[in-house]
Amino acid sequence: MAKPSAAVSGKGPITHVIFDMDGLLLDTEKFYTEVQEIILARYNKTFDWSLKAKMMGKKAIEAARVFVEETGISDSLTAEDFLVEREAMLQKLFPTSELMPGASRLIKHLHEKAIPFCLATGSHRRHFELKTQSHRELFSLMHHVVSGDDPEIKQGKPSPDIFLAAAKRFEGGPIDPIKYLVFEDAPSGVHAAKNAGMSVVMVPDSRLDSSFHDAADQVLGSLLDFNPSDWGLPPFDNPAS
Ligand SMILES: O=P(O)(O)OC[C@H](O)CO
Ligand SMILES: [Mg+2]
Repeated sequence: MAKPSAAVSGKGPITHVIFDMDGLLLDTEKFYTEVQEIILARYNKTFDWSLKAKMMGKKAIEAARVFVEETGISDSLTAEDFLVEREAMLQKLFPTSELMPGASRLIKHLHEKAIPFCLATGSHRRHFELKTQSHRELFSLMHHVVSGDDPEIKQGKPSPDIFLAAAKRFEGGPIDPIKYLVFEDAPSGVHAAKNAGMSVVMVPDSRLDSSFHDAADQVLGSLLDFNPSDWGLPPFDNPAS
């Protein structure tokens, strides 16, 4: 599944890394899917991956509008009421969030090699806190965290707002977006990174249609497959186990 690396196709070396969270570092997209399936079942409708692809990575209200409009239930359930309804269910699930394979290894590696990195999630700050409550030590290694409710983020992914804000908050970070490497799982996030002028490694769910891979510079089956040398980053000291 791996596409030839962008480093091979002539991109400059990377100095800073920006991570997405849901579906990339944390296995949390399944919670959204589960809750949305439950809500749609009430309307005798099923949730599928073409709708998932349009929602994932977006700010909550933007994803909610897509949900009620695309499923044709907006006359019965507003986007705002959908968010209220799913909130109670999500709040129970988020504290059980688990890391995606290779997430811990990559974060610790970048930290050890003194490569600056941060988090840019469309998720609300209070959800970030719930999702990461069992992974505090690892997420504390982020230089900073930008969440979807940050006042500087006027529009969610695929707008570049969140990645441009994330880049700006590295003190002394490069102005040139080509120095930043973004890790994303969602089509909207890949487009946001490209709209910011950055390079992007996509680690998509295998159920996502492969046509969504085309916009990424590199596509991996798992973070365990990432080769830092492809991007001019220091190599792992040990192979993935
Ligand atoms: O993938 P993230 O971390 O930008 O989060 C976005 C939403 O919360 C879930 O799709
Ligand atoms: Mg994501």
